Amino acid sequence: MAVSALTENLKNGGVGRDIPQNPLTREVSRSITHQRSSFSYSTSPEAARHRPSFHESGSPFLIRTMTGAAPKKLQPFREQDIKILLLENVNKTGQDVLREQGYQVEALKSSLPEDQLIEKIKDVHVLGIRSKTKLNSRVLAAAKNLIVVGCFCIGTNQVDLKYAADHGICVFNSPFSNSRSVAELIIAEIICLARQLGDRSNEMHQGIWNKVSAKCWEVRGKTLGIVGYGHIGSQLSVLTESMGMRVIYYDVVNLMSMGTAHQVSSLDELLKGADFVTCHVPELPETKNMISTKEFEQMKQGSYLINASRGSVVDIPALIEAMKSGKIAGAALDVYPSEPAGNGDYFTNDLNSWAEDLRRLKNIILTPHIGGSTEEAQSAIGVEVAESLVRYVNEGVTIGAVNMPEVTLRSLTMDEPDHARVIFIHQNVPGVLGRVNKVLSDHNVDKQMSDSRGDMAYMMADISNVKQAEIDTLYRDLEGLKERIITRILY
Ligand SMILES: NC(=O)c1ccc[n+]([C@@H]2O[C@H](COP(=O)([O-])OP(=O)(O)OC[C@H]3O[C@@H](n4cnc5c(N)ncnc54)[C@H](O)[C@@H]3O)[C@@H](O)[C@H]2O)c1
Ligand SMILES: O=C(O)[C@H](O)COP(=O)(O)O
Repeated sequence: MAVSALTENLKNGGVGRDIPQNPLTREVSRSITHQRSSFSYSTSPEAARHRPSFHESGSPFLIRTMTGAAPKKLQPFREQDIKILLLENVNKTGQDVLREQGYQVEALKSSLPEDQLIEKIKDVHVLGIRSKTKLNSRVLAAAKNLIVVGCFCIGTNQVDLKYAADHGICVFNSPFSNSRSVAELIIAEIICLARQLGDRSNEMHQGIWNKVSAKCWEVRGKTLGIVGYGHIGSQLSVLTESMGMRVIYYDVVNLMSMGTAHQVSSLDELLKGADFVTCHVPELPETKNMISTKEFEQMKQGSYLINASRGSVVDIPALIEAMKSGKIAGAALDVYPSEPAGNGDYFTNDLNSWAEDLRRLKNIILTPHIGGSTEEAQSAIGVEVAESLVRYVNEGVTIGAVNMPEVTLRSLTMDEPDHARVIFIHQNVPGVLGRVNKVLSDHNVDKQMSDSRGDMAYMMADISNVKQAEIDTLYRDLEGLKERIITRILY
């Protein structure tokens, strides 16, 4: 958008806050010929779920800067205006991908308490988190400029995905890059529990030689019951079969068995048949306390329980009772109902009334949510999620998004001058596309894709023969549509 047009727009109470008062920007804006780019999104007050206007939010209106030499790839705006906050020690690989784009990247080692988080994300455009940072509606509502969240992990239960989608905030994750790491941890735990390795090791650390074979077992020939046969569960199935275990699994979906594993039709059936039960389901209302007193009663005498999914899945006081009674011979927990923001003191009764009881149990392996914490997994996740963020910010591509329809068009090239990429995130109601296309009808729509998910929809169109001055009108007309959630024009 040209400076003059934007200023005019602002005077009219329009969408932008202010153009960066940067001589370079002004000079560049004047000198742009065919390689133009702008990034804009804003909101109107009509519908409650719309984002507040730029005016209120104080978001910068981002204008692409051309530095003379043609860029390698068409970039849609001034990259250095994009503010990114990364929490929870996102791997350097991910930070590097984002910094290479020229974005402003701030990376913190831990998560933040809610009020500090709200303060900190007021003006960020992109937020990167892992499993600890809770992005509820209160937090998201405070993030006026946020357009995208990257979960540098598998789970997305920490984000209010519906609220985010309804407010035009796209969410990405890494669906499987740490699955192998988790599966390998479970293998280690199965053997450690069967042989009581944790206890023997602790005893030796205390100077005690305690050579026993009673209730120590080989895993060969034993039955593993996998609850949730997704990326991790199915990987585990293959690995454990190769150790001579028999595998049964329970999943709400009918799934192809790996090897000779066998899907059972109910959780009860799995619990009754397994020597080891391991949970790999997402955090959902249906999986809350999925393993509690009744389920422990159904399990075999002297069986084992492993949970590296989410802390809400296993009822810990019920587990303590089942272990005290001897029904459950051992357990491994990697996840807990409440987990701390960073490293330090945690496992005391101050935070969890059952912590001391749990720590006193025999043959229980307690780990601090390290299932996905390997160099390989973190490095791969860093690149994967950061690249999704770059594609979304620069080109509006939602492939891999967990809360929006997947929409993409091939990238614009330098051979396509005077093009604009229009992104229109809107409420999914009848007639809206007709109105959008009426706005676009003065231009040649080279390509267009639209898809919906629930209440919201995402439209992407590349239009050609767009003069810079026309962008303003286009933007304003789209912003004027009452169904609009966010409009972005990348050109
Ligand atoms: N400890 C860690 O560090 C760590 C690392 C990665 C993932 N996780 C957790 O593990 C979970 C599983 O990971 P994944 O990659 O295998 O996920 P996934 O989505 O590939 O698989 C989950 C499976 O659970 C099934 N499922 C859902 N609800 C169910 C129910 N009520 N009963 C039975 N099955 C049900 C699904 O159909 C799916 O097949 C993640 O959601 C995440 O919370 C933890
Ligand atoms: O969801 C996940 O991928 C795991 O729970 C790992 O989370 P983390 O990245 O916070 O360790």
